[in-house]
Amino acid sequence: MENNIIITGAAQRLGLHCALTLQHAGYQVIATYRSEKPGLAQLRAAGVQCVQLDVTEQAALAAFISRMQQQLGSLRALIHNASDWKADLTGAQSPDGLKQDAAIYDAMQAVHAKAPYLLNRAFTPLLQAQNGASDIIHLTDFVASVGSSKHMAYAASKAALENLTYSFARALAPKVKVNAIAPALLMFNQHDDEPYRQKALRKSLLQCEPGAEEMSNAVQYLLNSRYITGKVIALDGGRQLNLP
Ligand SMILES: NC(=O)C1=CN([C@@H]2O[C@H](COP(=O)(O)OP(=O)(O)OC[C@H]3O[C@@H](n4cnc5c(N)ncnc54)[C@H](OP(=O)(O)O)[C@@H]3O)[C@@H](O)[C@H]2O)C=CC1
Ligand SMILES: Nc1nc2c(c(=O)[nH]1)N=C([C@H](O)[C@@H](O)CO)CN2
Repeated sequence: MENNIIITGAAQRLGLHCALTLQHAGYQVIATYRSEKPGLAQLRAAGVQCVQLDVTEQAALAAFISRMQQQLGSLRALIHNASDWKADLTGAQSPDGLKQDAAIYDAMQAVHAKAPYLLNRAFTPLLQAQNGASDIIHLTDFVASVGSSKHMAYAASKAALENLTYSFARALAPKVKVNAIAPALLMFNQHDDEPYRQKALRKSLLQCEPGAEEMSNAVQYLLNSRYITGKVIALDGGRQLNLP
Protein backbone atom coordinates (compact mmCIF):
# COMPACT_ATOMS: atom_id res chain seq x y z
CA MET A 1 0.00 0.00 0.00
CA GLU A 2 1.26 3.50 -0.84
CA ASN A 3 1.84 5.68 2.24
CA ASN A 4 2.93 8.98 0.75
CA ILE A 5 3.03 12.17 2.79
CA ILE A 6 3.82 15.59 1.35
CA ILE A 7 5.11 18.22 3.78
CA THR A 8 5.92 21.77 2.63
CA GLY A 9 8.83 23.94 3.77
CA ALA A 10 10.53 21.01 5.47
CA ALA A 11 14.25 21.76 5.17
CA GLN A 12 14.63 23.16 8.68
CA ARG A 13 13.40 23.18 12.26
CA LEU A 14 9.85 21.85 12.87
CA GLY A 15 9.21 20.72 9.31
CA LEU A 16 12.56 18.94 9.10
CA HIS A 17 12.01 17.09 12.38
CA CYS A 18 8.49 16.12 11.35
CA ALA A 19 9.58 14.86 7.91
CA LEU A 20 12.35 12.72 9.44
CA THR A 21 10.04 11.35 12.15
CA LEU A 22 7.38 10.37 9.62
CA GLN A 23 9.93 8.80 7.27
CA HIS A 24 11.36 6.75 10.17
CA ALA A 25 7.81 5.74 11.10
CA GLY A 26 7.43 4.04 7.71
CA TYR A 27 5.78 6.69 5.55
CA GLN A 28 7.30 7.76 2.21
CA VAL A 29 7.81 11.47 2.76
CA ILE A 30 8.07 14.04 -0.01
CA ALA A 31 9.52 17.22 1.48
CA THR A 32 9.37 20.51 -0.36
CA TYR A 33 11.85 23.26 0.40
CA ARG A 34 12.29 26.83 -0.80
CA SER A 35 16.02 27.34 -0.36
CA GLU A 36 19.01 25.03 0.13
CA LYS A 37 19.58 24.20 3.79
CA PRO A 38 21.90 21.75 5.60
CA GLY A 39 18.79 19.79 6.67
CA LEU A 40 18.33 18.57 3.09
CA ALA A 41 21.32 16.23 3.43
CA GLN A 42 19.66 14.61 6.47
CA LEU A 43 16.39 14.23 4.58
CA ARG A 44 18.03 12.68 1.53
CA ALA A 45 20.09 10.31 3.68
CA ALA A 46 16.86 9.12 5.31
CA GLY A 47 15.27 8.40 1.91
CA VAL A 48 12.99 11.44 1.84
CA GLN A 49 12.31 12.81 -1.64
CA CYS A 50 13.19 16.52 -1.65
CA VAL A 51 11.60 18.85 -4.19
CA GLN A 52 12.47 22.53 -4.56
CA LEU A 53 9.28 24.63 -4.53
CA ASP A 54 8.32 28.16 -3.66
CA VAL A 55 4.64 27.59 -2.95
CA THR A 56 3.80 31.19 -3.85
CA GLU A 57 5.01 30.82 -7.46
CA GLN A 58 2.03 29.62 -9.41
CA ALA A 59 3.90 28.10 -12.37
CA ALA A 60 6.16 26.14 -10.00
CA LEU A 61 3.15 25.04 -8.00
CA ALA A 62 1.43 23.80 -11.16
CA ALA A 63 4.57 21.89 -12.20
CA PHE A 64 4.86 20.30 -8.74
CA ILE A 65 1.19 19.26 -8.76
CA SER A 66 1.50 17.72 -12.19
CA ARG A 67 4.72 15.87 -11.20
CA MET A 68 3.04 14.42 -8.09
CA GLN A 69 -0.07 13.46 -10.06
CA GLN A 70 2.12 11.45 -12.43
CA GLN A 71 4.30 9.94 -9.71
CA LEU A 72 1.77 9.02 -7.00
CA GLY A 73 -1.19 6.68 -7.01
CA SER A 74 -2.54 8.09 -3.76
CA LEU A 75 -1.70 10.45 -0.92
CA ARG A 76 -1.87 9.54 2.78
CA ALA A 77 -1.42 13.12 4.01
CA LEU A 78 -0.67 16.68 3.00
CA ILE A 79 0.97 18.83 5.69
CA HIS A 80 1.14 22.61 5.23
CA ASN A 81 4.16 23.69 7.24
CA ALA A 82 5.75 26.29 4.90
CA SER A 83 5.65 29.68 6.52
CA ASP A 84 7.24 33.09 6.63
CA TRP A 85 6.95 34.91 9.98
CA LYS A 86 7.11 38.45 8.62
CA ALA A 87 6.63 41.34 11.04
CA ASP A 88 4.49 44.32 10.07
CA LEU A 89 6.30 47.54 9.16
CA THR A 90 7.00 49.94 11.98
CA GLY A 91 6.93 53.73 11.81
CA ALA A 92 5.04 56.36 9.86
CA GLN A 93 3.13 55.57 6.71
CA SER A 94 4.46 56.94 3.40
CA PRO A 95 3.36 56.04 -0.15
CA ASP A 96 6.26 53.61 -0.17
CA GLY A 97 5.18 52.27 3.22
CA LEU A 98 1.77 51.53 1.80
CA LYS A 99 3.36 49.54 -1.02
CA GLN A 100 5.49 47.60 1.45
CA ASP A 101 2.48 46.97 3.72
CA ALA A 102 0.59 45.61 0.72
CA ALA A 103 3.53 43.38 -0.25
CA ILE A 104 3.78 41.93 3.28
CA TYR A 105 0.05 41.34 3.50
CA ASP A 106 -0.06 39.64 0.08
CA ALA A 107 3.01 37.52 0.83
CA MET A 108 1.45 36.27 4.09
CA GLN A 109 -1.82 35.37 2.42
CA ALA A 110 0.02 33.72 -0.47
CA VAL A 111 2.09 31.33 1.62
CA HIS A 112 -0.33 30.62 4.48
CA ALA A 113 -3.74 30.64 2.77
CA LYS A 114 -3.64 30.69 -1.04
CA ALA A 115 -1.05 27.93 -1.49
CA PRO A 116 -2.78 25.50 0.94
CA TYR A 117 -6.11 26.26 -0.76
CA LEU A 118 -4.70 25.48 -4.21
CA LEU A 119 -2.76 22.39 -3.11
CA ASN A 120 -5.70 20.94 -1.15
CA ARG A 121 -7.98 21.29 -4.14
CA ALA A 122 -5.44 19.90 -6.61
CA PHE A 123 -4.57 16.90 -4.42
CA THR A 124 -8.12 15.99 -3.39
CA PRO A 125 -8.34 13.12 -5.94
CA LEU A 126 -5.04 11.64 -4.66
CA LEU A 127 -6.18 11.95 -1.03
CA GLN A 128 -9.46 10.27 -1.96
CA ALA A 129 -7.61 7.47 -3.74
CA GLN A 130 -5.81 6.45 -0.52
CA ASN A 131 -6.76 3.03 0.79
CA GLY A 132 -8.17 4.00 4.23
CA ALA A 133 -8.19 7.42 5.85
CA SER A 134 -6.20 10.36 4.59
CA ASP A 135 -5.35 13.69 6.20
CA ILE A 136 -4.75 17.34 5.56
CA ILE A 137 -2.94 19.14 8.39
CA HIS A 138 -2.57 22.93 8.53
CA LEU A 139 0.13 24.47 10.74
CA THR A 140 -1.51 27.63 12.03
CA ASP A 141 -0.60 29.62 15.18
CA PHE A 142 -2.00 30.59 18.59
CA VAL A 143 -2.25 34.19 17.29
CA ALA A 144 -4.84 33.13 14.69
CA SER A 145 -7.45 33.29 17.45
CA VAL A 146 -6.22 36.33 19.43
CA GLY A 147 -4.41 38.51 16.86
CA SER A 148 -0.95 40.04 17.18
CA SER A 149 0.12 43.67 17.54
CA LYS A 150 3.40 43.24 15.61
CA HIS A 151 2.52 40.43 13.19
CA MET A 152 -0.99 41.44 12.10
CA ALA A 153 -0.69 40.32 8.49
CA TYR A 154 0.88 37.01 9.58
CA ALA A 155 -1.87 36.44 12.17
CA ALA A 156 -4.63 37.27 9.65
CA SER A 157 -3.23 34.80 7.15
CA LYS A 158 -2.99 32.04 9.77
CA ALA A 159 -6.62 32.83 10.72
CA ALA A 160 -7.53 32.37 7.05
CA LEU A 161 -5.79 29.00 7.12
CA GLU A 162 -7.68 28.07 10.29
CA ASN A 163 -10.93 28.91 8.52
CA LEU A 164 -9.93 26.80 5.51
CA THR A 165 -9.59 23.90 7.98
CA TYR A 166 -13.32 24.07 8.66
CA SER A 167 -14.30 24.43 4.99
CA PHE A 168 -12.12 21.58 3.76
CA ALA A 169 -13.18 19.34 6.67
CA ARG A 170 -16.79 19.82 5.62
CA ALA A 171 -16.12 19.47 1.91
CA LEU A 172 -13.89 16.38 2.05
CA ALA A 173 -15.64 14.28 4.72
CA PRO A 174 -15.96 11.41 5.28
CA LYS A 175 -12.90 10.32 3.30
CA VAL A 176 -10.37 12.99 4.25
CA LYS A 177 -9.83 14.34 7.79
CA VAL A 178 -8.78 17.99 7.89
CA ASN A 179 -7.31 19.54 11.03
CA ALA A 180 -5.05 22.35 12.18
CA ILE A 181 -2.25 22.42 14.72
CA ALA A 182 -1.95 25.84 16.37
CA PRO A 183 1.33 26.25 18.26
CA ALA A 184 2.36 29.13 20.44
CA LEU A 185 6.08 29.07 21.15
CA LEU A 186 7.54 25.68 20.19
CA MET A 187 11.08 26.59 19.19
CA PHE A 188 13.11 29.79 19.51
CA ASN A 189 15.15 31.11 16.63
CA GLN A 190 18.94 31.18 17.10
CA HIS A 191 19.02 34.98 17.08
CA ASP A 192 16.47 35.38 19.91
CA ASP A 193 18.21 37.09 22.83
CA GLU A 194 17.78 36.22 26.50
CA PRO A 195 15.32 39.03 27.42
CA TYR A 196 13.09 38.02 24.47
CA ARG A 197 13.29 34.36 25.49
CA GLN A 198 12.37 35.10 29.10
CA LYS A 199 9.43 37.29 28.06
CA ALA A 200 8.15 34.68 25.59
CA LEU A 201 8.49 31.85 28.14
CA ARG A 202 6.45 33.79 30.72
CA LYS A 203 3.49 34.02 28.31
CA SER A 204 2.38 30.41 28.85
CA LEU A 205 1.36 28.54 31.98
CA LEU A 206 3.92 25.81 31.31
CA GLN A 207 6.79 28.29 30.65
CA CYS A 208 8.99 26.01 28.56
CA GLU A 209 10.27 25.70 24.99
CA PRO A 210 8.87 22.25 24.15
CA GLY A 211 10.70 21.74 20.84
CA ALA A 212 9.89 20.07 17.54
CA GLU A 213 8.83 16.75 19.05
CA GLU A 214 5.66 18.39 20.32
CA MET A 215 4.63 19.05 16.72
CA SER A 216 5.56 15.63 15.33
CA ASN A 217 3.66 13.99 18.22
CA ALA A 218 0.56 16.04 17.36
CA VAL A 219 0.88 15.18 13.67
CA GLN A 220 1.10 11.47 14.45
CA TYR A 221 -1.83 11.73 16.85
CA LEU A 222 -3.97 13.20 14.05
CA LEU A 223 -2.76 10.63 11.50
CA ASN A 224 -3.68 7.83 13.91
CA SER A 225 -7.11 9.22 14.79
CA ARG A 226 -10.23 7.88 13.11
CA TYR A 227 -12.60 10.45 14.60
CA ILE A 228 -11.03 13.92 14.63
CA THR A 229 -11.78 16.35 11.83
CA GLY A 230 -12.36 20.11 11.58
CA LYS A 231 -10.46 20.71 14.82
CA VAL A 232 -7.64 22.98 15.91
CA ILE A 233 -5.17 21.24 18.21
CA ALA A 234 -3.69 23.90 20.51
CA LEU A 235 -0.01 23.40 21.37
CA ASP A 236 0.30 26.48 23.54
CA GLY A 237 1.27 25.55 27.10
CA GLY A 238 -2.06 26.91 28.36
CA ARG A 239 -1.47 30.43 27.08
CA GLN A 240 -5.13 31.44 27.00
CA LEU A 241 -5.42 30.68 30.74
CA ASN A 242 -2.34 32.68 31.73
CA LEU A 243 -4.44 35.51 33.13
CA PRO A 244 -3.48 37.96 35.86
N1 LIG B 1 8.58 27.84 15.76
C1 LIG B 1 7.54 28.13 16.53
O1 LIG B 1 7.67 28.27 17.76
C2 LIG B 1 6.19 28.27 15.91
C3 LIG B 1 5.92 27.79 14.65
N2 LIG B 1 4.66 27.90 14.13
C4 LIG B 1 4.37 27.37 12.80
O2 LIG B 1 4.93 26.06 12.66
C5 LIG B 1 5.45 25.89 11.33
C6 LIG B 1 6.93 25.56 11.38
O3 LIG B 1 7.62 26.54 12.16
P1 LIG B 1 9.20 26.78 12.03
O4 LIG B 1 9.89 25.49 11.80
O5 LIG B 1 9.58 27.62 13.17
O6 LIG B 1 9.23 27.64 10.69
P2 LIG B 1 10.51 28.27 9.95
O7 LIG B 1 10.20 29.70 9.68
O8 LIG B 1 11.76 27.97 10.68
O9 LIG B 1 10.55 27.44 8.58
C7 LIG B 1 9.54 27.56 7.65
C8 LIG B 1 10.02 27.02 6.32
O10 LIG B 1 9.05 27.40 5.35
C9 LIG B 1 9.75 27.78 4.18
N3 LIG B 1 9.01 28.74 3.38
C10 LIG B 1 8.76 30.04 3.62
N4 LIG B 1 8.14 30.62 2.59
C11 LIG B 1 8.00 29.67 1.65
C12 LIG B 1 7.46 29.64 0.36
N5 LIG B 1 6.94 30.74 -0.21
N6 LIG B 1 7.46 28.48 -0.32
C13 LIG B 1 7.99 27.37 0.23
N7 LIG B 1 8.54 27.32 1.45
C14 LIG B 1 8.55 28.46 2.15
C15 LIG B 1 11.03 28.42 4.65
O11 LIG B 1 11.96 28.32 3.60
P3 LIG B 1 13.32 29.15 3.59
O12 LIG B 1 14.24 28.29 4.37
O13 LIG B 1 13.67 29.27 2.17
O14 LIG B 1 13.03 30.47 4.26
C16 LIG B 1 11.37 27.61 5.88
O15 LIG B 1 12.30 26.59 5.62
C17 LIG B 1 5.17 27.20 10.59
O16 LIG B 1 3.97 27.08 9.86
C18 LIG B 1 5.03 28.19 11.72
O17 LIG B 1 4.28 29.33 11.38
C19 LIG B 1 3.66 28.52 14.80
C20 LIG B 1 3.89 29.03 16.04
C21 LIG B 1 5.16 28.91 16.72
N1 LIG C 1 7.32 30.50 10.19
C1 LIG C 1 7.49 30.80 11.47
N2 LIG C 1 6.45 31.12 12.23
C2 LIG C 1 6.65 31.41 13.52
C3 LIG C 1 7.94 31.37 14.09
C4 LIG C 1 9.02 31.05 13.24
O1 LIG C 1 10.19 31.01 13.67
N3 LIG C 1 8.75 30.77 11.96
N4 LIG C 1 8.13 31.65 15.39
C5 LIG C 1 7.17 31.98 16.17
C6 LIG C 1 7.60 32.27 17.60
O2 LIG C 1 8.04 31.11 18.22
C7 LIG C 1 6.63 32.87 18.53
O3 LIG C 1 5.47 32.14 18.61
C8 LIG C 1 7.26 33.08 19.91
O4 LIG C 1 8.47 33.72 19.81
C9 LIG C 1 5.79 32.13 15.67
N5 LIG C 1 5.63 31.74 14.30
